[in-house]
Amino acid sequence: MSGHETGIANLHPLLRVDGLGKAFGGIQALHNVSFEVFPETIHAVIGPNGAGKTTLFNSITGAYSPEEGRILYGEKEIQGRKVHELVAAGIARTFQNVELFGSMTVLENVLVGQHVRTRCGFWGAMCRWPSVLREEKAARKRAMELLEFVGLEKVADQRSLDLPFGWQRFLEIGRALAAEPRLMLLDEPASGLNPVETHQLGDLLQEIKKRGVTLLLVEHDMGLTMGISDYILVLHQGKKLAEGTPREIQANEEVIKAYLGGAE
Ligand SMILES: Nc1ncnc2c1ncn2[C@@H]1O[C@H](COP(=O)(O)OP(=O)(O)OP(=O)(O)O)[C@@H](O)[C@H]1O
Repeated sequence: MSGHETGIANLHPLLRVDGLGKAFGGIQALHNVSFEVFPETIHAVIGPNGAGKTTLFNSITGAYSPEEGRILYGEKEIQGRKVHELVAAGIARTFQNVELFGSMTVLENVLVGQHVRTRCGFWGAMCRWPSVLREEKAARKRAMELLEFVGLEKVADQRSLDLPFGWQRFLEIGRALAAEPRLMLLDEPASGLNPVETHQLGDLLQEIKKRGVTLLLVEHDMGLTMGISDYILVLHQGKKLAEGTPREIQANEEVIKAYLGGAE
């Protein structure tokens, strides 16, 4: 039963970042950053260039090991865990520069994304056991449903590299969803999208939230961020500058000053 069904959705954070610190040589990219992300919400991280957003994402998704602080996913500490462990635990991500298996078809990309949730092992796949064939059929059906959800079912058999950029981004989201995540991190999902695609992206992210997935996104497009986020964390020079609802953030003097004085 999901937290939403039990009515406790907003009592326990799904993700808790506590006193996080990460340095690169002499540069303190993150300093004592703490915040919580509640289930079935859209939580955005914003801040001027160099604020530490990517470093934060890379720390949560296992690419970096932070030197200080803790990251709790549910009750479990996950800082320093391997990427594949985090994916298996239900944390998926997309990248600023779309990262697909370019020579594979659209459908195959989603099937690869599902792999973490399928049971058949190497020998089962080699021997084509009936149970494996049934599982494969079910996996293709689920993958096609996901493609329909992200609007790409008509191009399922095309090579993913041949898709226009915006479609590749939607495919990357579909592939991340195939791993059945509870928490999905999106690094600048609107970058490179035209205004129509950005609007479609906003709708899609809200639909994903309705499916019970919690979203954490880094985004520079303020129209999109303010339009869909439940809560926003503002980083500035590696520190938490503010957090609150879009309305609170838009009215926050410190935030306005950081952006006007910053690089954006
Ligand atoms: N691998 C690295 N090696 C050295 N310094 C790094 C590294 N990654 C980030 N930094 C530094 O850490 C600071 C935070 O960078 P980060 O990329 O996290 O910021 P950001 O908010 O994502 O910026 P942007 O909006 O430009 O992507 C910057 O001063 C950056 O130069």
